[in-house]
Amino acid sequence: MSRTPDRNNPLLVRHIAQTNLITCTPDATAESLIRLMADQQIGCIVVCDNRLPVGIVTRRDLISLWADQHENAPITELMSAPVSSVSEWESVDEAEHRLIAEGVRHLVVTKASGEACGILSETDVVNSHGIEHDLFLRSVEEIADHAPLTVDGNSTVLSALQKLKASDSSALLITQHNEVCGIFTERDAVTLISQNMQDHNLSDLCNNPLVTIEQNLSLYKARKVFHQHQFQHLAITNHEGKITGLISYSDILQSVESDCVYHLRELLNEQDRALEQSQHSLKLADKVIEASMEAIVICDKNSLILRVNPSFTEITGYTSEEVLGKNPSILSSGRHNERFYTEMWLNLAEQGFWQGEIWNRRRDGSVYPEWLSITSIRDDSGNISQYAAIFTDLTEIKKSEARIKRLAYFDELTRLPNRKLFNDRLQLSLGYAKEHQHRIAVAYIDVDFFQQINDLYGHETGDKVLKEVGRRIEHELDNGDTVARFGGDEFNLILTDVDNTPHISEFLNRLLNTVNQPILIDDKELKVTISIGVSFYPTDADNAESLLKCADSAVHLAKDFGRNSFRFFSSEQHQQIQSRYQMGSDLQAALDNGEFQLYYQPKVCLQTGRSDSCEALLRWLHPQLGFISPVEFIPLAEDLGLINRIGDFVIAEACRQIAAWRKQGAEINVAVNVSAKQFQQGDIAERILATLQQQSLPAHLLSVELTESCFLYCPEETKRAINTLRSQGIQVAIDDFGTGYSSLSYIRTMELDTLKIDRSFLVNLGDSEVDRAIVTSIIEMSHILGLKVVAEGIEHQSQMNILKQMSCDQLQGFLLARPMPADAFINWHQHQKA
Ligand SMILES: Nc1nc2c(ncn2[C@@H]2O[C@@H]3COP(=O)(O)O[C@H]4[C@@H](O)[C@H](n5cnc6c(=O)[nH]c(N)nc65)O[C@@H]4COP(=O)(O)O[C@H]3[C@H]2O)c(=O)[nH]1
Repeated sequence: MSRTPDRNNPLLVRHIAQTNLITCTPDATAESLIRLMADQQIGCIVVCDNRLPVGIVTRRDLISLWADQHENAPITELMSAPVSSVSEWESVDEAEHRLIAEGVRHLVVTKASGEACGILSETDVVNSHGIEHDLFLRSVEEIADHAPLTVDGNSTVLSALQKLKASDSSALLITQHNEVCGIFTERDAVTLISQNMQDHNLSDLCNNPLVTIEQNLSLYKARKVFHQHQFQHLAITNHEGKITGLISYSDILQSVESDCVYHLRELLNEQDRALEQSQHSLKLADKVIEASMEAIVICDKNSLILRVNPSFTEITGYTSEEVLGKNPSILSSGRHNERFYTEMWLNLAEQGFWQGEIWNRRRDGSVYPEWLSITSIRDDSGNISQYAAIFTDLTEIKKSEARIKRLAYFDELTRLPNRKLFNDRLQLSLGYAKEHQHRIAVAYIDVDFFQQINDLYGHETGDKVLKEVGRRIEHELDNGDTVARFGGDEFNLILTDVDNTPHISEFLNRLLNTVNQPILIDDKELKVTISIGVSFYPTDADNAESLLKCADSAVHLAKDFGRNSFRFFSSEQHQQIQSRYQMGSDLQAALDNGEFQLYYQPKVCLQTGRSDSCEALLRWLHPQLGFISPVEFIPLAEDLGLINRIGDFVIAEACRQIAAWRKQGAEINVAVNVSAKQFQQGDIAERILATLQQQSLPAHLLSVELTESCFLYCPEETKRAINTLRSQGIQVAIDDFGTGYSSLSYIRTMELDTLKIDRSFLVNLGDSEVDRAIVTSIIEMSHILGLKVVAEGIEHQSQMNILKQMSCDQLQGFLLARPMPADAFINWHQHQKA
């Protein structure tokens, strides 16, 4: 009977066991048993005491007895005991385990009462596996005994018995004159013993025909032959018909049996390993669940929570005690509609899996996003037995996503749109304006003197100023308009409602005024102004890039106009700006090309009428444009950051000239102009002194002129530089006095030598009493403070006369001499001497 695994209807021992059981009592004799075996043609007898099996005697046991001639030995000595038994109701699987575990080849089958009712051999079990397939695959040759024992036909039965016992074989080939003539099997032995024929010669008795089978036939075929002839043994022959071995029926079964047993053992070992593995896996899974950073929830088939892990508690705030036995819907945020959940359950039912983003609610009521994966777990019958859900809190990820998005489109400092978003919006606005024939404006806003704010108060304050300026601008905008920050102190606007120009001027004035209001930062009240340049679509340009360029040009106009103002782009002014740009790039090359030269303008002492000092004035002779005034290029050089290189040239050239004149015997004091930007450098005094030293000049031959703006933009550096220069004997003059940041306080706090009254106070000296009063006061005040006074820009004799009366110390102006090249100056100087 072959079997296929069926959990519900397992094959039982009683289905395959041999039930034609022959039993005997423990007091039976060996002789009676050998007769019984011979008569019944059976291989074993079960010894029962009071119907209960106590031992088992096999054909081989009895043959051994007669081989040793101990045939009178009691059965109890001979039998194998105790017997391994198995209930007839036990499954064949279980019996099979027992056969292997106990290492026996037979089990006595018992009834519930314990009474023996059959015998189950390994062969029966093997046969139950359905061995046909295996038999087909093997040939006789594979398992045959290729060196079978032989016994001479002239030997006695007894010696054959002894040979059988000694070799533990079940058959011997009988030979006569070295030719196989028959076979002697265990069954023959039992028959001959029962007939008491041990002393007879084999050749007389064993006339069994020897059935042969070809060695290359399959075992399946061999088994058929066995069944056909009811033999226990067959001789095998090669292709020439020569007998080459012996094969027994039990050999066939055993070959399959051993394979089966081997496979079964493997199976059992595998089961053990799998069990061990699964226990290990379970432990591991347990640890993983506990340690997982993701929240894990396991529910039964009714969706009631069976288990949660610590991460679940961490994310949701619910402890496991609070949720066990509850439905996960306690986490529901209410943000998803009925359909959402219906689809989720449908997916789980159909595909066994659902994954997606879901909003849930924590124990404290806060709602959070999570990434959830649910898997339905099915039992062996395919029914859903559990659900496992894993989720991660997406709150932080969402925050970072939002931040990344914000960074991509917004300025981090002011939170205003950045250049990218501005450009996107400008493209949109332009598209709309083109379609509906509207006008739009782009404005470019620059915070005036922002660098100074940074330098004076630090970057933190600078950042706060930018934030506040951005906030104020944004506050003034209409819906649909945009303010963006591109970086630094630049803001940009898109204004969409600009069909009416007075209206936009009004708006821009309002903007200037709003930004101009004091800004309070850390108890400091700052005043900030902005310059605005505006361009229009479609009049100035029809694309985003050109509109921005035009607005940028216009902001330069606003700055030139004096800042704190707005300017509309005009192509004429744009031209100017273009040429300014051109001049900027030419200025870069001017130094290298030697296009700069110093002119010298004398300063004359009013008392003596003599001059022993002058002012060095820079001249740029442009190769194409000719002479360019310092009034034009000095501010440009300051803007372009070139003033330090130019300033260094002036100082070096002035010192070189002083030294050259000195060599000619003329000791002339030369004053050089130093701009506020040069003072900002911080080491201007040291650089001047170093240059002086290079020419080995005494300090009294050099003077420095600076304007009032230095006190405004870099008072600390200016003060330090003045002190250093004066301590070394270099004189310091304040230039253009009265035009700029006219605070008398710096005159009080700064150590100065000379004050130069600006030309604008002197032009109308003859006509204006006010100017006369101012100049008189300046001179008197200066003298009181110990300062020498120089009046500059003197063109008329009348001016000179008045200034003489006022006791002004020195004069400078066209009346006396124009600025001139070094050669001309020294001529003039020597001439006045003569
Ligand atoms: N109308 C009139 N003007 C007179 C008269 N006498 C002298 N001037 C002019 O007045 C300016 C005096 O120079 P500043 O006040 O220092 O004003 C200077 C100075 O601030 C700046 N500058 C000139 N050279 C340098 C320099 O080497 N470095 C720096 N940083 N600035 C310089 O450029 C300004 C203009 O220089 P310049 O064009 O050379 O103009 C000079 C000079 O030519 C007069 O009687 N009438």
